[in-house]
Amino acid sequence: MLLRYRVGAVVSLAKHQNGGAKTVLWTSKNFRTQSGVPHGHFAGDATFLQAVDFYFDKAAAIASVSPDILAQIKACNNILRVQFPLKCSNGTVELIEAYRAQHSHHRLPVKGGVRMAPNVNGEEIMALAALMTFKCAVVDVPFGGAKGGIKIDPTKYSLNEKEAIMRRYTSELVKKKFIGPAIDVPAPDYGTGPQEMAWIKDTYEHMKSTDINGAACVTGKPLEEGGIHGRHEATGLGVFFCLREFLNDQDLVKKLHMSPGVKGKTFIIQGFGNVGRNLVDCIQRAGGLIMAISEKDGGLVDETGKGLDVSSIKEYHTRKGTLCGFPGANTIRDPAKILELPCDVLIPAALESQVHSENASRIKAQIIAEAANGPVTPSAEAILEKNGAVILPDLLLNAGGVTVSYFEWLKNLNHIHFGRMSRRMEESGKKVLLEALEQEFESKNKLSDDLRKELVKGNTEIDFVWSGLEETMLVSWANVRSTAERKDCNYRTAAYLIAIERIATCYRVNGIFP
Ligand SMILES: NC(=O)C1=CN([C@@H]2O[C@H](COP(=O)(O)OP(=O)(O)OC[C@H]3O[C@@H](n4cnc5c(N)ncnc54)[C@H](O)[C@@H]3O)[C@@H](O)[C@H]2O)C=CC1
Ligand SMILES: O=C(O)CCC(=O)C(=O)O
Repeated sequence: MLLRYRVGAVVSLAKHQNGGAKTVLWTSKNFRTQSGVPHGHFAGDATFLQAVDFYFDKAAAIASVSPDILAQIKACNNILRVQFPLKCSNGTVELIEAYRAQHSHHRLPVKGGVRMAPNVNGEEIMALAALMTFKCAVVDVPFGGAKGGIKIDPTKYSLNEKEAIMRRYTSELVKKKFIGPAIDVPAPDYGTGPQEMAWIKDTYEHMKSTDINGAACVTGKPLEEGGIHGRHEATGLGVFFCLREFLNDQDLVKKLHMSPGVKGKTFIIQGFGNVGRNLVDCIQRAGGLIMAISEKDGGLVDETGKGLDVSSIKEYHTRKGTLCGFPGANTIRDPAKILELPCDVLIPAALESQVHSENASRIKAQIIAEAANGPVTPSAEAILEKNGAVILPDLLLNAGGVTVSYFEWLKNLNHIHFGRMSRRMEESGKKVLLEALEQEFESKNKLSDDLRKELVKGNTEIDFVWSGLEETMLVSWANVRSTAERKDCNYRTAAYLIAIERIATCYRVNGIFP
C-alpha cells in the first residue's frame, strides 16, 4: 500500500538539546524508519496508520472533492517526538519517549487524548490523530485532530514517577507550543484519566500563569479542577446511544434476522477500562446481557445464560486488579479466545488491530461496535462483511468522549458551569405555571411534594451534558445511516465521507493561507 505524506508546518529534522530533553521535530516522511515496528501489526494486515489511510481512500474515491484538497486533508501536519529523563524512585535515570501528533488544523484548537502504553510509537499516534480529525468532523465538534502518547506501561510506575513524567511531557508541549486552549487540547485516552489531566493543567498554569483560560488547555479533568459532570462516562454512554439506535431500527436489525431492541441481546466486551466499564452499565440497564468480558490477562464468561453480574465484577476488579478468579463466572486465561465466543454484539474497547485477518473468520457476532479506536483491520472488515456482519465504526461510535470534552472546553472558556444562571429561573417559572394550573382546575388531588419537585426541577450541568451528548450522537448516527443508504456503502465509508466533505467545505470557504 502506498502511503503519501506531506511535510507539515514543523519541518526540518532538527535536534535540540534542552535540559536533558532530546527533541526531534519530525517530518512525517522520515517517521516510518525511525519509529520501529508498528504496534498491533499482524502479518497479512495493514498497520493501524495504513488502515486509516485505506479507509480514507475508500471514502475519498466517492467524495466530490478535488485530489489536491484530499491530499491535504489526509496528511498529518505535525508530529513532535520528545525524549526526556525520568529520575526513578530507585535512583536510576530512565529515558522516556513521547509523542504529540497534530493531524489537521482546519479548525482550532486541535484535540485528542494522550495515551500511556508500552507499545506507543509515532505511526500509531499519527493514525490516532487522523481519526480525531475525522471523528470531530463526523459529530460536528469544531476541532482539528491530534493525539499524544507516552511509551510506558503505567502500571509499572509509582504515582510520583507518573506525575513527574506527565509534568515533564506537558512542559515539553508548552515549550514547543503544542498545548494551549487555542492551540492543542489533550484529554484522557488509554492508560490515562482525570489525575493525569490535573497534572497537565497544573503544569500548564504554572508555566503560563497569565493565561486566564488556562483551565481549557486540557479536558477530562477532575470536577474540582474545572472538569465537567459526565466526561468520565461520556465515551461509553455515546457508544450506547448509537448502538441502541441501531438495535431499535426495525429495518436494520431485520436484515440481521434479529428482533429490535437492546433487551435480551447478548454482548461481549473486550477491555474493562474507562470505556468498557461505563458501557456495561448502560447495556445492563437497558436489559442487555453481558455474556463475557475480557482484560489483558484473561476474562470472564457467563455460565448461567442470564448474563454476568457486572456490579460484583466491578467491585472484584477494583479490589484485585484482575477479572481472573471471580467466583461467579468461568475464567478464561486467553483473552483473544473471548472475542470468538457466540454473541449478538462484540464490543472491542481496548486497543487497535484486535480483529485481524487471522481471527476475523472465527468471530460469531453479527454486530461489531468499535468502542476502541481502530480495532478492526481492513482485511478483517472484508471477512466480517462477507460473512454478513455489520460494523459500527470508531469515528462515529466513540465520539461521545470528545463531544463532552468540547462541552468542558466551552465551560472553561465561559468560566461558569452550565445551568448556573438558568436553573432557579426555570424552577420558579415552572412553579408559577403549576400553581396557575392547580388554581384553574381547582384540583382536589393536589400534586405530591415529590412529584411537584420533579416537575419543577431546573436543568443542572449533567442534564445539559446528557442532552447535548444524546443529541450529537443521534443526529450524527442518522446522518451516517442515511449517507450509507444514499451512497450504498458501509457505515465506516459513510462516516469518512461526511468528515471529508465537511473538512473540504472548510478549506473551500476559508481559503488557504497565505
Ligand atoms: N477514554 C476515552 O474517553 C476514549 C477512549 N477511546 C478508545 O477506547 C479504547 C479504550 O480506552 P479507555 O477505556 O480509555 O482505556 P483504559 O486504559 O481505561 O482501559 C482499557 C482496558 O483495556 C485493557 N486491555 C488492553 N489490552 C487488552 C486485550 N488484549 N484484551 C482485553 N483487554 C485489554 C486494559 O488492561 C485496560 O483495562 C482505546 O482504544 C481508546 O483510544 C476512544 C474515545 C474516547
Ligand atoms: O476527549 C477528547 O478530547 C479526545 C478523546 C479521544 O482521545 C478519542 O476520542 O479518541
